[in-house]
Amino acid sequence: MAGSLNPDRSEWDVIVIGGGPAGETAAQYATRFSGLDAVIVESELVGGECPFWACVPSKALLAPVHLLATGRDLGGTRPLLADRHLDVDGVLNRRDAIVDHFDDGRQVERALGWGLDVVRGRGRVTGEKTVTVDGRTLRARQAVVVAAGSRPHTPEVPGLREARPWYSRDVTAVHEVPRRLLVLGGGVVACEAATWLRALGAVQITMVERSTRLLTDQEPFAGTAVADSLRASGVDVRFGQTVTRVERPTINDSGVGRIHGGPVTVTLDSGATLRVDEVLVAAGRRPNNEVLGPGEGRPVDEHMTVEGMPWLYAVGDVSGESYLTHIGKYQGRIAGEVIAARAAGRSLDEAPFNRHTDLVRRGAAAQVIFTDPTIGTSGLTEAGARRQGYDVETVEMDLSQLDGGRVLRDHYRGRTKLVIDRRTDVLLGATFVGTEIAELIHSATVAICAATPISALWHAIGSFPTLSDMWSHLLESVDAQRMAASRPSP
Ligand SMILES: Cc1cc2nc3c(=O)[nH]c(=O)nc-3n(C[C@H](O)[C@H](O)[C@H](O)COP(=O)(O)OP(=O)(O)OC[C@H]3O[C@@H](n4cnc5c(N)ncnc54)[C@H](O)[C@@H]3O)c2cc1C
Ligand SMILES: NC(=O)c1ccc[n+]([C@@H]2O[C@H](COP(=O)([O-])OP(=O)(O)OC[C@H]3O[C@@H](n4cnc5c(N)ncnc54)[C@H](O)[C@@H]3O)[C@@H](O)[C@H]2O)c1
Repeated sequence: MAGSLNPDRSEWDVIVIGGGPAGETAAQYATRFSGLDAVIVESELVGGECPFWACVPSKALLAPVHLLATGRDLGGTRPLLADRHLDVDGVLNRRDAIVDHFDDGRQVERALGWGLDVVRGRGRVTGEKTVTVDGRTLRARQAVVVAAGSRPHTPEVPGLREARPWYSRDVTAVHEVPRRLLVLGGGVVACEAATWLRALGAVQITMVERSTRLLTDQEPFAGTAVADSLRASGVDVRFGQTVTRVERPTINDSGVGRIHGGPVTVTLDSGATLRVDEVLVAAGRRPNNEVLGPGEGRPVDEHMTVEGMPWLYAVGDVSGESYLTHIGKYQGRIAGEVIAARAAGRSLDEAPFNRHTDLVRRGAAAQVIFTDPTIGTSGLTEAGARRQGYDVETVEMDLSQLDGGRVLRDHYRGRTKLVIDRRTDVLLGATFVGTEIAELIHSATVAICAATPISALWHAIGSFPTLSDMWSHLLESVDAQRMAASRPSP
């Protein structure tokens, strides 16, 4: 039976606070074969950050940028595109269509179609199985799931908040492209946003990252490739620096994606000052875990349950485990399956690939960063694996001479690395850098998740001439390394 929007009732089996990818999925999985009913409490748009303000608009903005970059690097299309620019209105209109002009009708219909109720309002856990939504009390018979997402972090810099800077929502919903932009941070949001804003007409972008490289969670060569590419496109990337003061005398209430006032003067710790039209704060995110009420600050176990509160679950960004849609949905599936099992009085499954345990937190998360070149990562980096105590073997390959890459671009730039556990001879991690590697990273995720031995991967042959052909070359290099290591020294 279809669910209802804002029904006049106050008790369900399951209450989910937050209708983003993680919350929607948890509600769907808790109810789909269990006979339980559930409500999603949502204060903004059902669907959450991802389809309206994050993943989907950012990738919609980047798709034409990548196509243009590839076309400019191919004999035959280069003369057509060399001095041509993007049709900015066309790109922004396409983005607006892809985000359904901020109408969550499709997502609400989908939730109601799954039999879920939807209540619009701001919820918070206020007691055991109790949620307060704008003064109204709702009770859950079985479980409460908090899927309230995260918010951008603002570093404590004098004048920064007062200057009303841009955050990620302003760049994904961009309407006015600033001519001169300072980007605070050099992580994923900063690198992707600088890529599309530069292509859409920002003439001066200065990126200030306090550490010594971009994308610090990834293999160092990934950040180097993106820094080289951003610099080649004219972005001024500065490492080991931060912002110490921000001054903006005139503020406008212009709205999301529009320039928020007059010129901004930014002082760096190097002593340099910059005058820009806008500042983008892309310095990480923090979970909205105040929504957990009495559960705030408690760890979330591998069944997505808040420690010591077996009726309370946290999934997605709010869990603090990762800030990725696909991982949030995976956690939602786990929480939903756990809730259904516990409600039916079944004990949790302990088989190796059971559906009640978050196995990805042990190291198999994948991510694609849609820069040029694109970064695809799965599992652990070498440094991450060593931190976890693994004895690792690594192999790396430059992709510029791979036929699968040479046919895609005249100057294909790419690099790949595998991290292998010496003790078990299985893959722990992979990083692929290059044009069109986004779809390919899943091959590594499957190998890592299934703990496929390297000896078996040797028989998984990629087609020629595609980028998948790199697998055979990488495994040949593993063979060569091992032969060299086993040969007695002269
Ligand atoms: C610019 C940008 C680009 C990104 N690109 C990618 C990408 O390409 N791939 C990827 O995997 N991830 C990407 N991410 C991360 C991704 O958007 C998040 O990991 C994902 O949206 C998290 O899902 P969630 O359900 O946990 O939270 P959200 O999507 O944030 O949803 C939480 C929901 O809870 C609601 N809510 C919050 N508090 C309350 C309350 N008190 N009461 C009721 N409702 C409440 C919010 O309104 C929201 O709708 C990106 C993030 C950003 C900022
Ligand atoms: N394609 C994707 O998967 C995608 C895209 C966008 C965002 N996301 C997710 O969103 C999350 C947030 O992204 P983000 O880029 O905001 O955070 P991030 O954690 O990736 O990067 C933040 C960067 O800001 C730097 N920084 C912090 N404070 C600073 C300061 N005071 N001065 C200078 N530099 C400073 C940090 O050193 C770090 O490099 C990420 O964890 C990511 O998983 C994913």
